[in-house]
Amino acid sequence: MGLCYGKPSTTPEASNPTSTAPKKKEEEEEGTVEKREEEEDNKEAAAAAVAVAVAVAEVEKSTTKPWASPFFPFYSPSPAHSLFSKKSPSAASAGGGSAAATPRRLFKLPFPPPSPAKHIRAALARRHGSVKPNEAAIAEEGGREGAVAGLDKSFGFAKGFEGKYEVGEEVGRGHFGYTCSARFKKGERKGEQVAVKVIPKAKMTTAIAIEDVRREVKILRSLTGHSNLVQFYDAYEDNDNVYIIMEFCEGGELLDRILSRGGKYSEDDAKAVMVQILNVVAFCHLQGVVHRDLKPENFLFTSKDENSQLKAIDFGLSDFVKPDEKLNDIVGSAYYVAPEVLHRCYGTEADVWSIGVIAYILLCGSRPFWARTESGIFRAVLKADPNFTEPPWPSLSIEGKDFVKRLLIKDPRRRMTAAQALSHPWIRNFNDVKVPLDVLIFRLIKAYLRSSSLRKAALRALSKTLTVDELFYLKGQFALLEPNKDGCITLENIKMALTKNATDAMKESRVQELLISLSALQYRRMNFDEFCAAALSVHQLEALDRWEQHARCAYELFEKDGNRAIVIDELASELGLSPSVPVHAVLHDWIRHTDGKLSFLGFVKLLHGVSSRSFAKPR
Ligand SMILES: Nc1ncnc2c1ncn2[C@@H]1O[C@H](COP(=O)(O)OP(=O)(O)OP(=O)(O)O)[C@@H](O)[C@H]1O
Ligand SMILES: [Ca+2]
Ligand SMILES: [Ca+2]
Ligand SMILES: [Ca+2]
Repeated sequence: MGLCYGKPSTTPEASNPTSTAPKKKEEEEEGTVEKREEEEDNKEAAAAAVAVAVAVAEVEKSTTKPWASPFFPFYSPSPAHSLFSKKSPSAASAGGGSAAATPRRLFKLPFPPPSPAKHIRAALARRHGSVKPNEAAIAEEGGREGAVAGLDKSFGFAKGFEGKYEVGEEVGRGHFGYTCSARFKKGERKGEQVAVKVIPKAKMTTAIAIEDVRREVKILRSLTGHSNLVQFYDAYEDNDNVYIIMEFCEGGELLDRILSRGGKYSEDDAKAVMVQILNVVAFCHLQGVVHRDLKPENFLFTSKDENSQLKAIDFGLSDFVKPDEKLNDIVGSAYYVAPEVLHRCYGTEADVWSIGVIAYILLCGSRPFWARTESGIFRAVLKADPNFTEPPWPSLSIEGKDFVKRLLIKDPRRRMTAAQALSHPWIRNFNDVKVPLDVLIFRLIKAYLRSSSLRKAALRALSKTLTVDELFYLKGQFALLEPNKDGCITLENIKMALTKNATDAMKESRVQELLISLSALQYRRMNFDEFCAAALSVHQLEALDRWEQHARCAYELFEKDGNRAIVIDELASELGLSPSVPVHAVLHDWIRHTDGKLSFLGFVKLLHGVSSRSFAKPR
């Protein structure tokens, strides 16, 4: 448990859920994965990027062997998308009615494996003490329709929708419902146009589907005030439907604009789109919300105008996620789904991958990962490197290519965050890009504060090798924390910065939690130099071509200024080696025989610290 990232990304097969899938047919597709098929580039195909529904629930590996887990075909269309939720018990109790309280997730399997329900219930009982009867029934029956009778479809939303709004024509349709234009019938806003997403209750056939609607509204309601996010107004319900009232976006879907342009954008036009997408996604991530369904259909323009503002919509698959938490249900749309989602261990980075897919499509008009079947697409996502050699790529800027490549890095720890992407040289000087606060820095500072003095010295040395480009981002983040006159930040500055940026989504719990995790800062201050050491990501630097140079250079600095004879126990605890491991044998390579100090290899290991071994918290 908890070693989601323990497997090197070079051997995805090891944990690849598709690896046991029937392969015969796909073998022939191997070659076609690389080929772009323009004929497929139409809306139909895009719509076929159906919600991922892989009905495999994993129980704690230590207690139950995961049963054979072939990738079942996607439901198409279907609201069923998620799995048995593996949130931690503490999250469940702290979160109250939030996503943490999502019912146990397991659904209809097209080919049910030998009933896993027993194991799941046993695991749940162990984790939560007991399982509510109707939830257990869902698990046991695999979502049999009979369970519908017991579902509570009241949401506590306002009544009287029809008295308040005059419904106009349908403007869009999805798997779960349809969207209409509407107008206020009376009152101050009489005549004003809004959009109404109508979700029929008849379509909510599982507890999960109901919970998803609840969460969609909850997230929309709490995430207010960003200019690239559709403005939520209200939610209503009656016996038949749920109605989500929001700002009306007249300009249509981003997908339609891409298609009407024949798929290709100039770099500047692509930047204009990317800045808006990254801005709203960075905002969501700071608030602790992961969208999980980013694709060109889910961005709307406010007007038909060429330069119209873009708005993110459809939080139907979104969820709350804390900085160190990992989600495990496989949701999203095939073309846009991140590799770590397929590995069922992911966080906000998964959204950034989807943005990388959108960026790739904008710049070259083709999909980076393509195959005829869903499992073929997954194989490509997990293994194939997108093509950057065919036209138009050779004629695009080096920065543009680097930008897309760094969004499509398979290892989520190495991938840029949304805020970092806004600091990337390709985009950072475009118009008036403002880089928002990045939730990643808090995660990194937390790990830094918990490190030994030896590791801190190693990070300090590494931070001295950062280039102007890398410092650009850190300077921006430091400035956002509004250092005091002495050039230092304290816990108070962080608190202020978070409070300033917080919506209800974050207010619910996260600010407090973040601050508690940084409490080691309480009696001290941090200047910019130390901030750089604390907030740099070793994993991300490792993804750079010049990493070796960075590391060598840092080691030399460390030699002069921090290397000392190693106390084995200190190192062992820093690296999270269990007492049963014969420490001396393991550390042999990391220590120089001549003087007992850290070797280069040991230095690099130390830079990673425990974080590389237990990045995700065991739950
Ligand atoms: N605020 C809005 N203004 C105008 N049109 C909208 C608005 N919200 C949604 N639409 C239209 O309705 C379509 C469906 O909305 P949405 O994606 O929220 O529904 P869904 O049922 O969750 O769809 P999906 O099948 O993608 O999950 C959108 O693609 C868009 O065309
Ligand atoms: Ca749609
Ligand atoms: Ca949608
Ligand atoms: Ca949706």
